[in-house]
Amino acid sequence: MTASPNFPELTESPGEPARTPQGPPLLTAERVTVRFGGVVAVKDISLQVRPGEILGLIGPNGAGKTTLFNALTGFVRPSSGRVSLDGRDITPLAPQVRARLGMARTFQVERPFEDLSVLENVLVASFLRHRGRDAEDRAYAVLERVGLADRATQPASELNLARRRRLELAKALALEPRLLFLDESIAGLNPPAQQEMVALIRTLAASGLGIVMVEHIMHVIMGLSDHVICMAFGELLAEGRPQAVATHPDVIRAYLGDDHD
Ligand SMILES: Nc1ncnc2c1ncn2[C@@H]1O[C@H](COP(=O)(O)OP(=O)(O)OP(=O)(O)O)[C@@H](O)[C@H]1O
Repeated sequence: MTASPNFPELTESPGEPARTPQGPPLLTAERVTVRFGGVVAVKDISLQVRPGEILGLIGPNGAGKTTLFNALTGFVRPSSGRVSLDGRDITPLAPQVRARLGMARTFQVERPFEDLSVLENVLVASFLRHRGRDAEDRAYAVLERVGLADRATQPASELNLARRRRLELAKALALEPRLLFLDESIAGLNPPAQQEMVALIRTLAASGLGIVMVEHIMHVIMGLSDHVICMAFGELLAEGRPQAVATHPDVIRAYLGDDHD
């Protein structure tokens, strides 16, 4: 997560107006703090994600987005604070246990099994939920959902970047999550591929998945998110509807520096 945001894009928020998903939260984080030695990478961050809600995490480089993402998904243990799923404390649980409970993530750098086919890659995840023919049918259905069914027999190593990103997403979806964590799924794609991924993410949220995404492309995250959290130096800088966060003076200052006043 190193790209610099193109600030003028911040206030362009094309796409659908933000929705207000209802119902009890799937995911709750309460005052999560992560320290690495003397560095406080995440300080006192609280958030909630409801079914069908897209939460966007933004902030300048080094703000703590990745660390918070890792704390939510179990790849980093918070120094203090609590993460709950459906009201159950999952703070001490390992990522694979969280996956069984319905949390799946993608990785910024895709890691397919290069020598396996596209379908086999998804099957590896699908077998964690189902057996035999059922696992295969479901893996194939996931490939259809992400538009990779016609590539099912192709080795993963032959996919271009946009398709590798879709495969990464398919592997996460094969775990049949209720909460999906997307780590820069769109950065680096060309504009048509970006649009396809945006449409796919909207469809997933509309089907009831809760989504947390870290993304550096501002117009994308602002257009997709229902709720945005902006961090700087590990702390919450602003949160709310995309447009309110994009025009928040502290957010503008964090991206452009104090000289902009
Ligand atoms: N494993 C670690 N050990 C020590 N410090 C770390 C570690 N991981 C992150 N940090 C520090 O924590 C702070 C937050 O980093 P983090 O990668 O979470 O930010 P980020 O917002 O994701 O940044 P970027 O957008 O550049 O990826 C930084 O000061 C970083 O150097």
